Amino acid sequence: MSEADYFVVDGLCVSLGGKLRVKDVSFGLPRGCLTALVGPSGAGKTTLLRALAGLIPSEGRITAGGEEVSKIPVRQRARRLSYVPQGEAVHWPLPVRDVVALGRYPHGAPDPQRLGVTDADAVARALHEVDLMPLQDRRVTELSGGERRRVAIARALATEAPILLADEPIASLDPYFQLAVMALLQRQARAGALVLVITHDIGLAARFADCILMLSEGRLVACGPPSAVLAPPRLADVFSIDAYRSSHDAQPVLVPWAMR
Ligand SMILES: Nc1ncnc2c1ncn2[C@@H]1O[C@H](COP(=O)(O)OP(=O)(O)OP(=O)(O)O)[C@@H](O)[C@H]1O
Repeated sequence: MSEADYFVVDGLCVSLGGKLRVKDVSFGLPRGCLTALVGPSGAGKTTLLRALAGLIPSEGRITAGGEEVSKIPVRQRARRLSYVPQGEAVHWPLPVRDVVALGRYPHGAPDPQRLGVTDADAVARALHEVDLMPLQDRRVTELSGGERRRVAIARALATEAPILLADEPIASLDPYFQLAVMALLQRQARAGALVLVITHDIGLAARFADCILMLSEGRLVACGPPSAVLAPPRLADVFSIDAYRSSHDAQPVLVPWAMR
């Protein structure tokens, strides 16, 4: 950890169903950094992200900008930290624009139908970022899984929080939007946000992320630049795979290639 770190996690432990699922995890991340959280299924990635978002109880210490997150009043916390949950479940037939406007709720905009100029601008920017302007009047319940995923991302973007936590935001997206969303998250980071994204796509993680956190059986086994963390011995140990490696346009190419 260094003095530049904005988000600091120290000794985080999470128990679910009577078992320790996240085990003594510590790391620090600066703003302006896109970080990918990777690890095999069941490693504890979602559990860790939910604990970071304050959605489930945990032990240890989480600070953002020097303040202990659990002590920040809820609405203020929601302005500092936005969260894209896993999955596309939506139960209310609201228009896309209204769902995205819920991202402004922590800013005191409870009614999506009556937004002030600042809130309306933030919603419009978020819709534009994920190419949802043409669908803004459609009901979310009538969208495809990938389109709903983009609604969830836009809702989190609309909050304009300095910390964005996203659980598999590209999981159900087609290749075009996988690239578009990873590029968008990278732009958010370049603009000063701290973006932490869970993904199973280690190829896109290698290409877009500045930093990789690797979780295995609840433990953080590596934290650092993609070239170091996604090195062959670790992919073999943690994922039981070999990967094809190359480069294209001066960027790394990493393709899961064979089971070990
Ligand atoms: N509510 C719960 N009660 C009990 N056990 C749980 C609960 N939620 C998750 N678990 C268990 O905790 C472990 C970690 O789950 P988690 O969803 O965090 O894994 P993950 O790394 O995100 O997996 P995936 O990549 O498959 O989404 C798993 O063994 C899971 O079965």
